[in-house]
Amino acid sequence: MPPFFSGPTVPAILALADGTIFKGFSIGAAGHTTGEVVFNTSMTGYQEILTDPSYSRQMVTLTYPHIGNYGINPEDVESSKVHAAGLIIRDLPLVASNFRSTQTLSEYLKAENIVAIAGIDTRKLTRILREKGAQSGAILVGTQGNEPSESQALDLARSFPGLSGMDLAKVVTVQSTYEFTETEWALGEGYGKLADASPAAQFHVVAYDFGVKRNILRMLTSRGCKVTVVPAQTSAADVLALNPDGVFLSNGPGDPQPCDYAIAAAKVFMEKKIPLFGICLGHQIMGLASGATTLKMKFGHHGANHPVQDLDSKKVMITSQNHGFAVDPNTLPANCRVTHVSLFDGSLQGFARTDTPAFCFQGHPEASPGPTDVAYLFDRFIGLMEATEKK
Ligand SMILES: NC(=O)CC[C@H](N)C(=O)O
Repeated sequence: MPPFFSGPTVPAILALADGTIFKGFSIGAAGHTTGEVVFNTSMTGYQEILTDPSYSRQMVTLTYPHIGNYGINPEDVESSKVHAAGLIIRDLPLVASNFRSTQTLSEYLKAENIVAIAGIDTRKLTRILREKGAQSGAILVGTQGNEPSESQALDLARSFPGLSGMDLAKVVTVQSTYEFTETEWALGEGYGKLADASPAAQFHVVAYDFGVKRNILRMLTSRGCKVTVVPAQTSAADVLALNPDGVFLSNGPGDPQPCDYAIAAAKVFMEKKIPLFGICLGHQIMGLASGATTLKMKFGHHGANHPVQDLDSKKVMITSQNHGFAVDPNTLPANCRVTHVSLFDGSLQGFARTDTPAFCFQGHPEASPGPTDVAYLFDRFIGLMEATEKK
């Protein structure tokens, strides 16, 4: 019996494309799932991670061993559903202890139809992913008393083609344009700010939804922006017709390279010198629109403890990260100035255009989950809109 779990368990298997098999037990839906297996080093924030649309087609293992200990609540989601393709953990604690908890993690995973496995050696799994790189995998759930087939699990793992070349932004995006109205303090007392503290809107921001996280939109509305969210494939002309003060390019899943519609739109905004801010996939799209290339990283950055240096202030910040692709800094043209680098591996974390009011960040300044050290980038975007005269 795995530790910290009592009662009958249903056996499950995690298979990696390299042939490794892990045996554990199911804590979610029945059936099977496939995807790219990645590890995340955040110690809290499993709800935000599961509902981050950027995890679409990825199965996440968390290096922190106890996952589920504070349960699930309706406030901490980053989108309307679980996007991760599966969850892989060490221990599911018996008690979900938090005054906000309304459901256990296991109940939630079942309700969301997410296949998940517990009771496996996540430390060993992480070492494999770190040494060999992120790879395709599958979770196959058996039935009570019946182990699932290892060869079937392996076949499923090898059937996932990997994320390179996959355009998932247009899959997870919103279907139609809407105005986002929640603020950071909309959740009310107990969250540090008063519910009526929302400032009157001063700027109109059109936000591309490539799989946007809610806290990004909250951080914009909380800084006095009216935020219109548009589907991923909205043309630059349609966005300009909304008369924005600034345009925001969101995070999102998959490979940025096939997102030709978004790259084309970003080029237009930069040509027209519209204030532009990109986060994560949005940063990669700005890189491609500027003429740089992107590459697939070995195991990516997924965690809430990544040191990044701001090259202007020389400050080192602890940041939240979730990406498996990156802009190759060697391909950045002369009109792009590097502003941030990762102190883990020296990879590019941010750049600004020198010829148009546009800048971007590879990590997650909205910090959901994670530290708020990089929140000043939202203020920088407001500053760009203030400084740019609307035509
Ligand atoms: N969080 C994101 O926006 C991720 C961007 C991209 N899908 C990547 O993996 O690099």
